[in-house]
Amino acid sequence: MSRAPETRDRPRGSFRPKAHGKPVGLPPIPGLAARRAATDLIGRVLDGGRPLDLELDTMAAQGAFRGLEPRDRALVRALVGTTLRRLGQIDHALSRLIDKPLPEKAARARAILRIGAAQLLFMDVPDHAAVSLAVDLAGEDRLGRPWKGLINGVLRGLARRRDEILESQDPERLNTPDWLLRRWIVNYGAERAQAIATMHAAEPTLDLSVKGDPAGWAERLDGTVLPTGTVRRTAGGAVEQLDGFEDGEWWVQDAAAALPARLIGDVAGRRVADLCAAPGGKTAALALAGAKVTAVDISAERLKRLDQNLARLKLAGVETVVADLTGWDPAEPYDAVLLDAPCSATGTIRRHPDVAYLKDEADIAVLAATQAAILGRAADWVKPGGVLVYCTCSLEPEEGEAQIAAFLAAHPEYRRRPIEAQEIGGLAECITANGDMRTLPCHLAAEDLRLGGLDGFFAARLMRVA
Ligand SMILES: C[S@@+](CC[C@H](N)C(=O)[O-])C[C@H]1O[C@@H](n2cnc3c(N)ncnc32)[C@H](O)[C@@H]1O
Repeated sequence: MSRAPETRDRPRGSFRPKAHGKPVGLPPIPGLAARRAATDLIGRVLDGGRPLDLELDTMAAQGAFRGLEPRDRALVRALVGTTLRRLGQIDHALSRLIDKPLPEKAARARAILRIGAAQLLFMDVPDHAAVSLAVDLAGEDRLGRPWKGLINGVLRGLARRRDEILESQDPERLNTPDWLLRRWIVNYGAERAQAIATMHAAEPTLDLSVKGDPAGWAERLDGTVLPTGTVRRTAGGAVEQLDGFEDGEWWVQDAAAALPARLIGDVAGRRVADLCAAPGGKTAALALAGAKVTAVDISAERLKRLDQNLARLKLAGVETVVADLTGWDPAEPYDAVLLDAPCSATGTIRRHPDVAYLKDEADIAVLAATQAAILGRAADWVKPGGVLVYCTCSLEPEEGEAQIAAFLAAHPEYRRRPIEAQEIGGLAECITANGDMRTLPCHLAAEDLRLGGLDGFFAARLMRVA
């Protein structure tokens, strides 16, 4: 079992005297603040049902990370990421050591146990540090204090029985909610479903769309150039500190997410509507290729991020519109429309492991209805002879293949223009029999798990013929 790197350890035998669970007049315990932040985040995501990215932004805005060194912030992300990626295994392991399920009121203790178990099972943290930091954390407040003894006993037991427990586990099955695994088996077969789940356990790569000179940037950033032109590095370090970030030479975008915008073809000087545009990964590609882009999104906040991203990239010629696309209409039709519709995002679980726990099967029908509504309206916004590209970062056919089948049946003025493998870096395995693009997290496999894979995306290219 591979163990991800971790940063710091706690000096032995220090900081005992406490009043009301808090150290008195002593320096903070190294590593404790990172565990506290990670435990807070896990509680907010898994008990509060809040998206991790949103909570990270909120906590940063509230100053929760103030005083944390960059490497401790990276540790927070690693703790939370590992806990979410391996949640099924962690909960299974904990259940082997706890006689009966913890009550509702033990939510804080459960979060502490999960963060502690992630370190013991999957991270390169000395056992004694993982256990004592968890116990210290529990002692900090009235919610955790009653469970200190249990946390200590359970985590010590886990450290002792780690190998036996890990050997008994089926990671792919445990770490994938049943409804998702069942769907992927139906839609992609058991072997592929297993391969998708395997990819979800690995830390995702850092993928960059570069403005130019991919080989040069790959060399400067110690990465590799994928067949699609994306520069890929194994994650690590703060993105803002990497060469070229401040100068706006590249933006972060998964290799699969970089593909739909290019399916429109030559956009130089053409009017293109980028629908559901924020935070602007695809807008940037269109603007870079010389399009006159109208970027529409329902979220003013996210469009602000799009503006900031474009400013950093020094890309101009983009008009932004805050609007709900189920009610908006443009003044005149466009040469091309790209619709990156809101979806379940089950194709991005590798990057956003919280998605597996925040979404459920009922969401898919609701989202599919919104996608159909926006796609149906967008049909009128393309000039005859123009192109409409529809995409989602979902693995669920209701949000991809089935949308296009229904759309083409209802819109005789459109025809599919099949996508060719050479348009997407020669990835023939990602072209469906109908000529759509279907990427899976297990595609683009590399010997080193940490360098392979890409987000699950669906894209179809339609031509307005009348
Ligand atoms: C998948 S994200 C878009 C990512 C973006 N295209 C990119 O490449 O960076 C989906 C976006 O749809 C927006 N959205 C959701 N419902 C919408 C609606 N009814 N009208 C307009 N935008 C909507 C969300 O605010 C979100 O920014």
